Amino acid sequence: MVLNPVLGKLVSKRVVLASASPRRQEILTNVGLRFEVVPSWFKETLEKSAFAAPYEYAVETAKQKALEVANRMHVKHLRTPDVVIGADTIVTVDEQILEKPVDKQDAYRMLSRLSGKEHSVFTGVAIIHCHSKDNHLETEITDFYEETKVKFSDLSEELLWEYIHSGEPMDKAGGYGIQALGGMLVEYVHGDFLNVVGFPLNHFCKKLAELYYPPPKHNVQHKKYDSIPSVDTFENLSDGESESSNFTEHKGASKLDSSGMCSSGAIYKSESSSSVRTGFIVPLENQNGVLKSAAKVPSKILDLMDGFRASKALFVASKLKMFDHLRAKGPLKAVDIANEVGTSVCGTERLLDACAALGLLEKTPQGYSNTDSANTYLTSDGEYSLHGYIIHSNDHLWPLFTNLESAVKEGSRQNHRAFGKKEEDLFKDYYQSQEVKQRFMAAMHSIAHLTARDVATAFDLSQFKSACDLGGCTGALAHELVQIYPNLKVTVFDLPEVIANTSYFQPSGQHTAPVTFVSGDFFKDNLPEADLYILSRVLHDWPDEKVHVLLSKISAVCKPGCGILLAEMVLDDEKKIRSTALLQSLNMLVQTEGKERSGSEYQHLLEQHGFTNVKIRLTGNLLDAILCVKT
Ligand SMILES: O=c1[nH]cc([C@@H]2O[C@H](COP(=O)(O)OP(=O)(O)OP(=O)(O)O)[C@@H](O)[C@H]2O)c(=O)[nH]1
Repeated sequence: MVLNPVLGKLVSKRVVLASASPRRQEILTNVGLRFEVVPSWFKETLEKSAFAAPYEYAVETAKQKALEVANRMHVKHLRTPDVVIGADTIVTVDEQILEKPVDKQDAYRMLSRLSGKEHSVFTGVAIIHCHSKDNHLETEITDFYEETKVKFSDLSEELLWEYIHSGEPMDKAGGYGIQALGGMLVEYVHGDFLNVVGFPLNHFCKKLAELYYPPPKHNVQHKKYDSIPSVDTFENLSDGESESSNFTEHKGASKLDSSGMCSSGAIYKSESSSSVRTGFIVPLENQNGVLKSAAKVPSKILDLMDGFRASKALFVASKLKMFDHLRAKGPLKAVDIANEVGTSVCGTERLLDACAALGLLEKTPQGYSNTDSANTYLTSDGEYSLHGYIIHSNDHLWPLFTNLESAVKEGSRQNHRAFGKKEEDLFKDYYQSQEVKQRFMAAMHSIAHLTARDVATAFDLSQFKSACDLGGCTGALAHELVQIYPNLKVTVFDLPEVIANTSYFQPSGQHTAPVTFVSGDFFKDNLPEADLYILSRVLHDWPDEKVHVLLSKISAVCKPGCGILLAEMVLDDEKKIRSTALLQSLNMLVQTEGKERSGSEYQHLLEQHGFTNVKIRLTGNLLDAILCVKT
């Protein structure tokens, strides 16, 4: 059984796991799935007696968890995911459904019920495929459940309480974790072990196989998949916005003739056109209609090898403002765009084809046109334009990243190698010239604007009457905050050279209270008074010593009840899951003395300055939010 081709179907999709369960995250990460985690806010309160069988309850709960996230992301983030996965695990014994214990007594009741008996563990799973059509969310729901039978030994009172006091039962269905200490209570397991842990991986892969590899109609041999197919047919598969798929050349020496027939006799079809990787050729069927097995393809590694090519294609198309031209005049042929932007026709055609294959453009006989995402994110004045950050990535981060090897060897920033001079002060690099400063501000504005709503609504901030956004740059977050909390007055505090250049970025025609801009250096000058201090993408710029300086300064002016709101990419505590944030930490290595930190690292830093009740929200967007209060 080869798992990769099935999970490979999800490679080019935005996959969201609608679950806070670290076990589910680990199970899916371990098999190489790349996904965002957006915990569901759906409360597990469905009326159990309304369901004929316990598994129906688990499936419905899983479905509601996933739907809540799909809807929230669609409405709140304007970032409709492609696939949302939800799951719910329950234990049933003596016709009773057990979920997570609410306290130790509850855990005791559950575990003493399970003692010496066989029980069932059901996990319901929902896989929701999402599409945004005319701004409405359309969903296709696939659900299933898996049952595993588990028998416990007889448990003595002493053992029970020792186990409960370990703390392990509290966040686990039925009050035990089979993967850890709870494994010692188990006499046997019949069925999928991972199902008990919280996610039936095998059944999940089979479901994906059913969805993505519908059996060939004319071949009874393949009507039903009892195992996950080891070849990749890509039939009936849509991998994003563009659905066309092309015949192409085999990677090896064999060439296709005009019928798409390879010289070896097998028919080859390329991966769907919008997938990130190109040239992945897979056999369909030989003349007898029997699937021929493909050579194993390390698709994840190939994707990573090609990643820089895809990034650079995006950067160049953005830099040449091709998305702007296409929005204004598309569909356009390559020759027309080449004329507009002053580039070669052959080079432009290849770039546009690559962008279309990457799902950024649509290619039709009329020419190339923008996808909805390109209009929203890639045009220079799109509603959530990332153009500023893309140009910053091309002009500033790319040269720095070419020196990653030196950064890793030396453990320090590489600005001197990339740009030929060494500035002691990080921001002097950015503010050395008007052009670089504006590019940097546009980049920061892109991310701040894209994430502002999620950061502003991650917590209820209505108890705060005044806020000061330290290093708040163009005020994108400040403007969002005053819209959401009309009673809040927000001051943006940033370096004089930044404040002098903010006017270009101000929203027009807003009827909300204005945002005030004050210039100063938060390390050197007095901080404006406020109930809430905001540090968005600030602490990650600095090493711990500087973070302490800043936090102690804030703590000194904070009265009890005042708070700090951090917006950062939060790493998981083990630093092994959140690849975007971990790559961002490398990004900090090549250009700053700072780093990304985990939730517990932030908590520790904040608590040392008297900020407690530290709450962390993973928003599902690029920045997460942390709120704490001075006690
Ligand atoms: O042996 C084990 N059994 C169960 C678990 C963990 O228990 C929970 C089950 O709870 P639920 O399905 O409601 O999921 P949550 O953790 O609340 O996360 P959601 O955000 O998805 O609701 C689950 O975490 C299992 O992993 C275990 O660890 N071992």
